[in-house]
Amino acid sequence: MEIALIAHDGKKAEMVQFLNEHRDILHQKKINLVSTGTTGEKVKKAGFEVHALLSGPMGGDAQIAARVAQGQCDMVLFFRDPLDRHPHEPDILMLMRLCDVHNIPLATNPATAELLIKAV
Ligand SMILES: O=C(CO)COP(=O)(O)O
Repeated sequence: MEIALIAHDGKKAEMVQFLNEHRDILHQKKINLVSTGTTGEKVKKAGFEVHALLSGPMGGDAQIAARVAQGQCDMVLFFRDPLDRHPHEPDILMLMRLCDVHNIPLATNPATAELLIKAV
């Protein structure tokens, strides 16, 4: 199973905390992690194996959207920062749209991610 991880800058610490709290599930269920670039760097530093793609504003969200469209990605954990502006907003909307098109579970905050990860 592949889970995509994306966190805006103001939410990266929460992403690392979330992963640390669910390290056992991720390990036991043999989950493959992919991420956008900078999120991936933080996740790697926390000791997780992750396939980091491009940074979000450089096309990372679009790469994850493509994985969703191609059936490679089974779940998206996208900790968005609703209080910040993002130059690549069209890519963000595309990713969320494609999750809905392909019926892929998408969590946009830690509380929802908690519910999803417990269902894995
Ligand atoms: O911008 C992002 C999501 O829209 C996240 O990208 P980074 O992980 O490269 O910061």
